[in-house]
Formats: sequence, C-alpha cells, structure tokens
Amino acid sequence: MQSAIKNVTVIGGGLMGSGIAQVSAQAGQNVILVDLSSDVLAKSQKSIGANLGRVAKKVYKDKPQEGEKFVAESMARIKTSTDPAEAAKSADLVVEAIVENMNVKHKLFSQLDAVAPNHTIFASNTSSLSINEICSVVKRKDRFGGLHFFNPVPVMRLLEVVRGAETSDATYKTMMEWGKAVGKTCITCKDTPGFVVNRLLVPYICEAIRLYERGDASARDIDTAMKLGAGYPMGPLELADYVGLDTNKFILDGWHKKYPDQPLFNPIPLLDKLVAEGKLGVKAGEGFYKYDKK
Ligand SMILES: CCCCCCCCCCCCCC(=O)CC(=O)SCCNC(=O)CCNC(=O)[C@H](O)C(C)(C)COP(=O)(O)OP(=O)(O)OC[C@H]1O[C@@H](n2cnc3c(N)ncnc32)[C@H](O)[C@@H]1OP(=O)(O)O
Ligand SMILES: NC(=O)C1=CN([C@@H]2O[C@H](COP(=O)(O)OP(=O)(O)OC[C@H]3O[C@@H](n4cnc5c(N)ncnc54)[C@H](O)[C@@H]3O)[C@@H](O)[C@H]2O)C=CC1
Repeated sequence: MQSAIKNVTVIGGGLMGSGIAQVSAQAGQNVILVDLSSDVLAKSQKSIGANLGRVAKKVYKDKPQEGEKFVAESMARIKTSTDPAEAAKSADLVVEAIVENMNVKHKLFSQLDAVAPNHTIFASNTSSLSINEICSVVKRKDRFGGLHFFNPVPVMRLLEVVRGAETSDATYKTMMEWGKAVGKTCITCKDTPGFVVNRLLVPYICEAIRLYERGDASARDIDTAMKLGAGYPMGPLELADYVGLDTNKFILDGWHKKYPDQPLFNPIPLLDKLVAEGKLGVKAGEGFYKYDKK
C-alpha cells in the first residue's frame, strides 16, 4: 500500500514512540524520533535495534545477510532529535506519543502548529484523552486525528484511526493509507472515551480486579480462566501489570471524574493501594504478580 506520507516525526521516544518509529522505518519511511531526553533516545535506539533483529530473524530466517541489511537500512532511516519544533519542519505526518497529560500535549501542539508546514498532518496516540480536546489549540483542526497503536507496537496488528469532529475526509484517507503502509489493520472510530479497544478493556480489567479484591478467585485462576476459557493471550491481571497499574489508575480516575455516574469507572480501593505502595506492575518488579526487575 502506497502512502502520501514519506517523512514522519514521532514525538515521545518512550515505549510507544519507539515502536511507532520502528514500524515506520521498517516500512521505508524517513523518521525523526524526538524526546526531551537524549538518554531516552539512546535507550530507544537500542531497543529498536533489538526488536528489528527479532523481526529479521523471523522474516529472513534462511537469509541472515538480508536480515542484517534490513536492520541496518531500517536503523539508518531513523534520526533522533531533542527539538520537537525543528523536527516538525520536515514532517508530512507528526505522531505524538508523549505523556498522557492534556496540558503537556496542548503546549506541544501549539508550538508545532506555528512551525510545521501547512500540509503536515498531526496525530495523537493518546489512550484515553479526547482528540477534539487535544486539537482545540491548533488552527489545522481539519488536519488532525487520532492514530492509536497498541503495545507492543511491532507485534500488535491493530491501528485505531480516530476521526475528530473536524478531521477532513482527505486527512482521514491519508491516515488510513499510512496505517496500512506501516503494516497495520486499521479500524475507524469516533472520538469517544477509550475509542473501541480501551472502552471495552477498561471495564473488563476493572471487573477482574474487583473479582480478585472480593476474594472470588485467585489472580492466577482469573488469568488462567480468561486465557483458556476465552482465548486471550494474557489474562486481565497480567495485562494490567503489563500496561502499568499507574496508567490503569490514571485512565480510570480521569474517566471517573468526567463520567461520575458511570459505575464501571468507580475507583477500585485495591488498585489505589497497589499504586500507593509503588507496585506498578512489570516495570516496578511487582503488581498483581512479582517480576524480575529489568
Ligand atoms: C485497571 C483498571 C482499569 C484500567 C484498565 C485499562 C487497561 C486498558 C488501558 C490501557 C492503557 C494503555 C494501553 C492502550 O492504550 C492500548 C494497549 O496497548 S492495551 C494492550 C494491548 N496489548 C495486549 O493486549 C498484549 C497481549 N499480549 C500479547 O499479545 C502477547 O502476550 C505478547 C505479544 C505481548 C507477548 O507474547 P508472548 O508469546 O507471551 O511472549 P514472546 O516474548 O514469546 O513474544 C511473542 C512473539 O512476539 C515477538 N515480540 C514480542 N515483543 C516484540 C517487540 N517489541 N518487537 C518485535 N517482536 C516482538 C517475539 O519475538 C515473539 O515472536 P516469535 O516469532 O513468536 O518468537
Ligand atoms: N503504554 C501503553 O501501553 C500505551 C500508551 N499509549 C499512549 O501513548 C502515549 C505515550 O505512552 P508511553 O509510550 O507508554 O509513555 P512513556 O512514558 O514510555 O514515553 C513518553 C515519552 O515522552 C517524553 N516526553 C514527555 N514530554 C515530551 C515533550 N514535550 N516533547 C518530547 N518528548 C516528551 C518523555 O520523556 C517519555 O520518554 C500516551 O499518550 C499513552 O496514553 C497508547 C497506547 C498504548
């Protein structure tokens, strides 16, 4: 699938941004990966190299030299920068994957809107914030939308393409084509809380935590039940640990504040307690389960 987008600037070099940069470079696009921290960028480049190696091993299993070429060429397409405004100047598409905080996203997009070329499309990878609210600070509302990837980006095949109230047909079409070009199956959704996947995942994970909190079943049995009984690759508590319990709590608290009458979004005392104790899941070495610290 051809895409009109050749130059992509990915802002935020953390977990999601590095994955988005990887799949874009793999698809032959020129990428600038931006973070405020050069240490983060160095770490991202290392993990992208390792993950490209995993892809090469699979795709070029009988042709190791071609695999090495694929990794080297993909890596060469990724430049890094600590200056978002400078990096946006050459972009056809900017994908934002910075912290999940409306004020910080507003500050970034206002800055970018002033310097990016007229044709540049802006997209946010937000998990839980409103696309219409994020784009309220830019003039180019017709060239703004949501591109919601899933973790781990190189493995998960879905991309949710979110149309804001003012996203133009041309922008929507370009985002869909770009999603296909980077190897994803795209679905379209409106700008509603959690889009499709998280709107279903949040209540599912919350109910699993409440089930465990009540002592109805052990964590292991809840996860085994959903893996073997429903065919999910991870159980809900494993997934909550994988995503990060602080992220889970942040999303839940935000939605509870916005939709106080929705009981599915009510706070969960056990989740609050684990987060207060620093038991944030895989990244902290403990959440619902214990992990070897990386
Ligand atoms: C708690 C209260 C309420 C709030 C709840 C809120 C929850 C939802 C909100 C979350 C907020 C943010 C999240 C979001 O917006 C959207 C998401 O991303 S939700 C998460 C979606 N992801 C999943 O559901 C993951 C499900 N798990 C899996 O698919 C697999 O378990 C996984 C692929 C992660 C690992 O597979 P596994 O077999 O267990 O391990 P392997 O290590 O063997 O990997 C399998 C296969 O994949 C390759 N691989 C793995 N990682 C990478 C990588 N980064 N890059 C490249 N390749 C990778 C690996 O090499 C293996 O390949 P083989 O060929 O099979 O060897
Ligand atoms: N973690 C997940 O499973 C998923 C997260 N998301 C969304 O993607 C976004 C990023 O999430 P993660 O990658 O998990 O976060 P992360 O914390 O791993 O990475 C965020 C990065 O953004 C950088 N940053 C912060 N402000 C910046 C700025 N103004 N300019 C440039 N860089 C800046 C930080 O230094 C950090 O490295 C969030 O909006 C999140 O909701 C979407 C899908 C899945």
